[in-house]
Amino acid sequence: MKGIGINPFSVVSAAEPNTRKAPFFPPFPRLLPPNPSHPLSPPINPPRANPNPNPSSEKRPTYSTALTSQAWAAAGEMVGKSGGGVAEEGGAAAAAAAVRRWVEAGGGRLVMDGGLATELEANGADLNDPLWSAKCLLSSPHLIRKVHLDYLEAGANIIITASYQATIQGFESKGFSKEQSEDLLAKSVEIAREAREVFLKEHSDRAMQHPILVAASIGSYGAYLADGSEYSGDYGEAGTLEFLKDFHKRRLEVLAGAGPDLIAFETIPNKLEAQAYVELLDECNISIPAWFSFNSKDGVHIVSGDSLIECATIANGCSKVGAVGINCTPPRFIHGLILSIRKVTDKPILIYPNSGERYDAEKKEWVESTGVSDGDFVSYVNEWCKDGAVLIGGCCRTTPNTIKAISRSLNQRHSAPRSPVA
Ligand code: MET
Ligand SMILES: [Zn+2]
Repeated sequence: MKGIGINPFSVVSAAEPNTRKAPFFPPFPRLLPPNPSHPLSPPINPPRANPNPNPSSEKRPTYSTALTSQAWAAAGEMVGKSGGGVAEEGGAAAAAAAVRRWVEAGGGRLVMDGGLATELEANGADLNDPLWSAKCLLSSPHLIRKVHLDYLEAGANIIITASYQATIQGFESKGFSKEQSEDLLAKSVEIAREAREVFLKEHSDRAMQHPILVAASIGSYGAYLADGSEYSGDYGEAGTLEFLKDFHKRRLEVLAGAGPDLIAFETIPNKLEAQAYVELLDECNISIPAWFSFNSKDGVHIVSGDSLIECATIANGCSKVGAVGINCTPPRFIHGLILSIRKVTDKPILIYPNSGERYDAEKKEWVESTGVSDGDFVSYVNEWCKDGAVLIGGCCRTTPNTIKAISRSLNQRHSAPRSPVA
């Protein structure tokens, strides 16, 4: 649940400098040529953010990089050793094998981050804009970095980029060129990778113990429309497979080329968009594991009314999909939803519910006290683990405190004997 509203909890001006303790933020390369006529345009002329479109040849001296190659090498071996139909089986398991390797390296579970946009708002950002959190790519990248770091400090193994509502079409409608828009997409990944580097420098002890992964967010076409249709899945006449593929294609290519470890297809509201993503992953030859995450309003279907089982089956059929799950859905629905997903896939399951609070679309604000406390949220975690979820975090209106509590709870589970990773 989310909206583009005024956050009653905003206490700090987004323009204020970051006051976080002792972080060193390397100055972010300036990406855009000056466009004084545009109020959001950052200054000056930079080199392109992503000169190397092939992430595998990048030098990324972090543990997660090594693990990325290892995980995919292992997956590749599986494909290479098999032949004929078996090769297809190996291929079908490739991305899931990569995610399992990461999960194993994390001790059997991985902690995901919490809400990014709502936490940016809590840090003073005004996201009342069709770009939502992606507006901060233009106006306050330091806040994005801060929130990524806050989640890493809280124990997250996976941080999700600020590209959920960042699209070439959305930037173009603000007056940016195609190239500038692509740079802004790549910038979302750069910021998350910088945050990871800063974190690993400050916590060299953690670097070799846990994978720290950057997932490039891709929100739905409905999120771009910013008209609530990501919660109805009703795209009217635009709801054709070819239209949706065309809408997402270049965005996917640019984000994948910016060097994330994962592609996060989040808050997928209907079956058609899931199908479009599957076809694009194959046609664009994406070699980075993706996850598919759906949202639900009733604990049975995804928000469009499409069957979760059908949607998870579509995700299961794609070799590039490494994990399947649910996000931005109230915690009380999650148990049943995991059981449905489990019926049709053995891929790792990820869960990052929202706080359960209600969003009042008319007033454009969250209705306080309609959600669960961090403690209540965490009381579900054991159940979700038993149900088979191995990647767990939070979505809108969850905070670094929620993630700290999840991390603590999962670590307690780690110290007790656990059943092997699914
Ligand atoms: N990763 C996105 C965020 O936390 C997901 C939004 S769901 C509407 O901002
Ligand atoms: Zn959300």
